[in-house]
Amino acid sequence: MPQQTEARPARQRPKPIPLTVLTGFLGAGKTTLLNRLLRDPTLAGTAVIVNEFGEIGLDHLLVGESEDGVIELSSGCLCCTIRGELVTTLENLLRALDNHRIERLDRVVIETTGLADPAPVLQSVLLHPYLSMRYRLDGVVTVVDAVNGAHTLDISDEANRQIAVADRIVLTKTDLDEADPAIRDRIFALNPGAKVLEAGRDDVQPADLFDTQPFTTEGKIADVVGWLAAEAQDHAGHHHHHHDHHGDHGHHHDHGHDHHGHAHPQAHDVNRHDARIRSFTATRATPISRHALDDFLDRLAREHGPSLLRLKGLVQTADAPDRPLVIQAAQTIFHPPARLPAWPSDDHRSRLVLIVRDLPEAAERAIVGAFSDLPQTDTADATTIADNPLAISGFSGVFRP
Ligand SMILES: Nc1nc2c(ncn2[C@@H]2O[C@H](COP(=O)(O)OP(=O)(O)OP(=O)(O)O)[C@@H](O)[C@H]2O)c(=O)[nH]1
Repeated sequence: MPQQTEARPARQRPKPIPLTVLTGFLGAGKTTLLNRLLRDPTLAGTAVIVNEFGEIGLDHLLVGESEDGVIELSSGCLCCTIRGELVTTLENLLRALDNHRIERLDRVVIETTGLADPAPVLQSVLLHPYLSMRYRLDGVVTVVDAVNGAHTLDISDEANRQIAVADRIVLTKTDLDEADPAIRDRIFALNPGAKVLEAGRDDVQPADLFDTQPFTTEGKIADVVGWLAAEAQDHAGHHHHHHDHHGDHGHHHDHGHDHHGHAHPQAHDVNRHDARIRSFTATRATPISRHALDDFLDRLAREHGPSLLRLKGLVQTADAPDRPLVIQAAQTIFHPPARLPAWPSDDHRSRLVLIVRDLPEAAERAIVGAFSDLPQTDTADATTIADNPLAISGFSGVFRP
């Protein structure tokens, strides 16, 4: 006789949706990897939840705000201030699916900020009575920059945790001369079991990272179990953050963009992780001479290189004001700037978002001031030379170095 009563609940319960947490320190290459993977048709029903640190989200401009399936959480850190927002977003996605407002939801990828501790993010799902039924933690993918990786591990606890909890690790920037092969030993010490892939060489595909095996603490260093347990306790209502070294819960909720996604410049102390890390923005409304911009970035790297964790920018240059220049730096690496074909929104102001560590506030103000004072065209430079008492007397021609 067919066992109807037993068959029914199995039919009614929807299959859990695989959920992947994509993490990795600031500028490691998370967005680059994800954008490439998302072009693969096998990832067509994927919802991506992104979360940015710093008061101005530039990623939604760079990725394209209306890109299907990309949901940007308000600025702040996923593992602290906006954890509730993550839970709500995951619930809303299920509701949209159940009400047929979205046709499919085959997978969810959460891209955390570079500074996030993944443990609280994982526990938000694993310990939630409803979410844990409807989602299945597929795994943690951690992106590690082969150039900056070792220094990052020296300065950031979170970076160590990101590697320790990973199921898969993707090494980026191995194509650069400065790539340090010893990073593999550091990774192995933190996580002997994770498979390490190279973004460039291994041509990483969705099947390498997704649906490999369900998330498990097995094979991971003992600390991982401890971190997750500490978060479980936290989740149960103990207002104790295991890594809140400063005992300060006064996170500043200065979300630097309003709820329409409009950015406005504002500096703030952001997080509980490390009071030495701050983010700020430099903006200006007029185009910049390309030459002056290059000088400015050179000076920034020279004078403040060690403090500069991350820089992202959209800049209007005088030579091509309709095609903004995308500036990217991660610690010591200044990536080659790229031109966008057009401005992604009506706001054509140049803006740089900087995330710095141990940078005095006076230096921060000087950077903001210098950026807004940069000359618009190279004519200003020529005038300076003509006015220079050391200039050859009678020389009035255009200066060409
Ligand atoms: N040469 C090289 N550059 C890379 C590689 N992966 C990423 N990049 C560059 O690194 C910079 C930062 O990459 P993103 O993908 O924005 O890094 P992210 O981890 O998403 O950064 P945040 O979200 O700000 O933490 C960009 O300029 C990328 O083009 C790589 O394998 N090789």
